[in-house]
Amino acid sequence: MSTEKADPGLVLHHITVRFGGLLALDDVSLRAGPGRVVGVIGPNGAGKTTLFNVICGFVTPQSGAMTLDGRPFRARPHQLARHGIARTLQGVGQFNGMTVLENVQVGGNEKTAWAALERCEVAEHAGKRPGELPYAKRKRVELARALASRPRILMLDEPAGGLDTDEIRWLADLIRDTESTVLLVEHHMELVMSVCDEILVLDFGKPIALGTPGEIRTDEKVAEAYLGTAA
Ligand SMILES: Nc1ncnc2c1ncn2[C@@H]1O[C@H](COP(=O)(O)OP(=O)(O)OP(=O)(O)O)[C@@H](O)[C@H]1O
Repeated sequence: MSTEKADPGLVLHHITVRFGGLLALDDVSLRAGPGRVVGVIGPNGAGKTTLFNVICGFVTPQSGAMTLDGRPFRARPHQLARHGIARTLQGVGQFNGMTVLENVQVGGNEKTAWAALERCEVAEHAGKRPGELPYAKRKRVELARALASRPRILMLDEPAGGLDTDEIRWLADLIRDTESTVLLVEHHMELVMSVCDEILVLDFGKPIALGTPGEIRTDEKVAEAYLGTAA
């Protein structure tokens, strides 16, 4: 059996990241197989964004490695699309000097941009500036930008932030329907529990649990981590 078949998808092997004396990720391993939806949760400061930044090449780990389909993988932020990886940003992060369509085309070509705008039900706003749209629509534009590259791996960084219940339900359907592998960092537990196949829980950089939503819901260490830091 080839390595590719034995080890498909994106795999993180024992990733450790320090910022000075702070251990932001402590021996974190994770597999995101094709078509899976993998959640990464944890209290504030747990290391979720750092994990995304490692995958995207913004942060270089002190130790550990990544593989993509069994081959060594080290991303550079400007090469993500080449590897089939797209990431949405927390907030909306669009260029207001460009139209919605132009913003989404940054992630793909005109054809894939239109398809993504339609998928995200914002095609009617293609000619507007992002700043003219309400926040929820701008979040959809941000998703469309990521989808326009037809990513194998879609990294969603707090996509539910600032959205109401109906928008979150729409988002959940989109995540369930997409053929991409999804990596989801999110504080909205109902969304995470309803869409993820598996969930990694970080606490102060340490992986404290990895399992299905059902397993995570009943894990004592997870409850402790959240209760210990509840606002
Ligand atoms: N560039 C950096 N330099 C120094 N420390 C950093 C840096 N980036 C993150 N940290 C620290 O690393 C830890 C993990 O931060 P990270 O942003 O990954 O957590 P998070 O789980 O995404 O938190 P949140 O839910 O609040 O977004 C925090 O203590 C944070 O202050």
